[in-house]
Amino acid sequence: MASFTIRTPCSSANIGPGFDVIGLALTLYLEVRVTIDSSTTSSQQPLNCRITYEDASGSTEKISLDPEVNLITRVALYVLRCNNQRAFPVETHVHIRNPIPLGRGLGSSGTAVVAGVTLGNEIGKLGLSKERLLDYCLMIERHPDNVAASLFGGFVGTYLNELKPEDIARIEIPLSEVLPEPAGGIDTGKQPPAPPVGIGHYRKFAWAKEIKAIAIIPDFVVPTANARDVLPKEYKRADVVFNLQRAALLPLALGTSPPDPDMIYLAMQDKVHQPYRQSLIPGLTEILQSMTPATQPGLLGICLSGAGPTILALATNDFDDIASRIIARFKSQGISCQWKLLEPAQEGTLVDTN
Ligand SMILES: Nc1ncnc2c1ncn2[C@@H]1O[C@H](COP(=O)(O)OP(=O)(O)O)[C@@H](O)[C@H]1O
Ligand SMILES: N[C@@H](CCOP(=O)(O)O)C(=O)O
Repeated sequence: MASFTIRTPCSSANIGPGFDVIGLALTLYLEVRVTIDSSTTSSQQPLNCRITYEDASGSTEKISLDPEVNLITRVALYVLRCNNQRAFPVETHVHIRNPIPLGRGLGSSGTAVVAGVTLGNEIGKLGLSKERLLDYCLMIERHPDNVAASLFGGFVGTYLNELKPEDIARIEIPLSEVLPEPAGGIDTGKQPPAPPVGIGHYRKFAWAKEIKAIAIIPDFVVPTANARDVLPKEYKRADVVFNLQRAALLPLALGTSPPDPDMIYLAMQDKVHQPYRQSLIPGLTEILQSMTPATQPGLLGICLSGAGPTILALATNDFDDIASRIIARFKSQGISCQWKLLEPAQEGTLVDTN
């Protein structure tokens, strides 16, 4: 009986001005426990894979237990099929424990994609590096901020290489936010080609040890794809420059100890995505403007986590007060919330052989 456990941290992307560029892995982990009973020679399970799922987040979404449909296993199958393997080993049991609220802006889909490519790598004994696994992730989730943070850990800046037209034209996996089809596209029995090499890259930034992350998580879902659909296709130059100025400062601001509240508060402002997502998140603008370091002890900066609706508040102390004030604002909109105090998950995705 072989077994291993994959542990992947969630992520908060953008951190204000760093839309589709900056991500922060946080200490809330998806766990995928895998056992393979090599003593048996046949399996009653489709693709030899039995899935059990434990939701520890309070999400109500019903997660598929079909290996071709479940996001984690279908991504694993995509990786296997790109490497000429078509199923899991006989009698594979995949138990998923997920404390990451779904569709709330904590990178649950990116976390699942990262866990999926890691699962495919381990099951297929492929020996692929994390850097190569990032290419597979980016064939599925095209913005690198969430997946790079969950894969490598810490506070990261990311960029995509310009893809050749023939690579962009490849359709074995729809280049969409999340796989809408069974892994590897429709299973034509043919091996899909592996992704182009070196699609995405990252660099880790320093993080000041005093800074903690408060995630205020409203009890409603904003699918990331919907929150991307509301964004404009073109921007005023002044708004682009506004974000560039702040994104350039953000890594230094969050890596400097002791933290400078005024610098961090300014560096976390955005005009590229948050103003447009107000239509999906009642009260967002007022909440983001409701507190400053001058009016809220302990607060450093505040932004939408990923595509929302979660609010990320970075602070050094007074965490309960900060959370309570933001929760009260959502409550005035008729929205209830949970909140969590988290820290950067510096190690990224880990595989423990049990
Ligand atoms: N652990 C998981 N197992 C299966 N599907 C998942 C898992 N995590 C996320 N998903 C899928 O991803 C969707 C959420 O993705 P998305 O809209 O990008 O929100 P976010 O990434 O902000 O949580 C969920 O509705 C679910 O379909
Ligand atoms: N840059 C993306 C980040 C999406 O993060 P998620 O946690 O909401 O999936 C965006 O802002 O669309």
